[in-house]
Formats: sequence, C-alpha cells, structure tokens
Amino acid sequence: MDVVLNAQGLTKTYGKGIDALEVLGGVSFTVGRGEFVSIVGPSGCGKTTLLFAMAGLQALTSGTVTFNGRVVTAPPRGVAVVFQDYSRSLFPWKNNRDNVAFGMARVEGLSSAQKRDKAQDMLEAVGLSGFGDRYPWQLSGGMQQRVAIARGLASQSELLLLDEPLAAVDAQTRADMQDLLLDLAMRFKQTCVLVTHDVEEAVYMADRVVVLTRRPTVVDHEIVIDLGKKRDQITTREDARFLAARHDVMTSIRTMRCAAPAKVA
Ligand SMILES: Nc1ncnc2c1ncn2[C@@H]1O[C@H](COP(=O)(O)OP(=O)(O)OP(=O)(O)O)[C@@H](O)[C@H]1O
Repeated sequence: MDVVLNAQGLTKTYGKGIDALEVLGGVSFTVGRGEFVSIVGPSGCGKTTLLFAMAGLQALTSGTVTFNGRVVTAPPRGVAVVFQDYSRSLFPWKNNRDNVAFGMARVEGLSSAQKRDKAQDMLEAVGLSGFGDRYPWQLSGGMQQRVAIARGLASQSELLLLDEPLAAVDAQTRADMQDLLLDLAMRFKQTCVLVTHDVEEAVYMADRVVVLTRRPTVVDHEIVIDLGKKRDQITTREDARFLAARHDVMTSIRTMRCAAPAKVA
C-alpha cells in the first residue's frame, strides 16, 4: 500500500493533574493513497481530536503523524479539512465562488482568474454552478456544506479530512450528500478520511473502517469493506456484506470494548 498518512502511537491528554483527561491512549493506523477510510467510535472518544491532530491543528502529547513521510507539526500543504460547522467555516462576506477559490490560496502557479474558473468548475461538480455569485447565507445548510466540500476539493489536496461533515444536515440531504461525496472522491481519485459517529455512514462510505474504543482511545480493530467503490443507498445497504460489517462495528461500539490490540479483518 502507498501510505499517505501514518499515525503511530498517538496520545493526547488535555489538562494537568486532577483535571487531566486522557483522550487518546496510543492510536495507530495508516491511510493508503486513493483510500476512503472512515473512523468511528463512541461519543466523546476523541474523534475530532484525532482528526485535528492529522490536520496539524492539534498538538499531541506523544506519537507522530506523518503525511507523505514527513512528520506533521503544523497544517501541511496537501491536506484539506471539511468541518462539521459549515456556517463558521465559510466566509459570509465572500460569495460562494470566492469562498471556493479561497481553498486554492496555497495552490501555486494559478492566476486569480484561473482560480476563479477552477472554483466555478468545483461549484459545478457539487451541483451549484448557478450559485457562484450568491453568498453562503443565501443557501440551505446542505448547499453550504457542498460549497465547503467544493472548497476542500479545489485545494487540490492529496488528503481530504472530513469531520462529521453531514451531521448538521437533514436525513434526505445526508443520503444525497453521501453519494455526492463518494462520486467526487472517485472522480478526483481523492484520498479521504471521514470521522463520524454514524456507524451506517462509516460503513457505507468506506473502503476500510477504523473502529476506536472509548477513552483512553486506541484502535479496537479495522474492517475492510469489500463492496467495491460504487455504492447505492438501497442495494448496498441490503447487501449481506454491508449488514455483516455494520453488525460488527455496531456491536463493538455498543459493548465499548476497552483497549484491545489492533487487528485487520
Ligand atoms: N481543547 C480541549 N480542552 C479540554 N478538553 C477537551 C478539548 N477538546 C476536547 N476535549 C475533551 O476531549 C474529549 C474528546 O473530545 P472530541 O471532541 O475529540 O471527541 P469526539 O469523539 O469527536 O466527540 P463527539 O462524539 O461528541 O463528536 C471530550 O471529553 C472533550 O470534552
């Protein structure tokens, strides 16, 4: 496997002394180029902490994250994040096209006009070609998150980190956006890591699911989702392999097994 991201022995303790909260207890996993990996775990186990550490936005107590073989100590060029709270991640004073173009701020070799054209292409890819001149606050929540996804893709990042990106949208929009994200990931051969507490979503989206324990969190186990890249909201969710994987992950999280050694299914 061509490893893009390698997390080894990640620990994180917030606070000190009596207030210390050991969140990550030694998390290790890898992400291969072109893979879609979901990370799922019990509520409050440290999923966001882990994602922020991968993005270079969160200092660790110990352990290392490497991106393309380089230790991550600050947000690396080549990693983009789509946050859950799109209302705070989009600039209300910029129109949607300029919000997407902002994702290319660190892309070299493109003129402003080329960035605007590319932003328009990305808006089209997420089905919002007619909304470039509008502002985020003129769009529904699902549409705003599509702008944020377009911005993530426009940054031409090798790795897209998705922190519960669909948690704040309604159920129907959520299913549509799962398919949109999968389609975009396939089209752009985008390596993705999705953090979610939704087991069904984790399995539906991923080539591989990393299951976390509760705090102090380690990897309980990993499960390969052998369903091919193309998924379908109805047939995939009825597939025996999907149901078996869902059962496995759900059982693990419900029983909240503690610190078992990592294994790959
Ligand atoms: N900056 C911080 N300072 C202190 N404690 C923090 C900080 N950030 C997170 N925590 C605590 O660490 C624990 C893990 O938080 P985190 O948001 O990483 O988990 P999560 O799995 O993403 O949570 P959720 O399932 O609620 O989305 C929580 O108990 C949280 O209160």
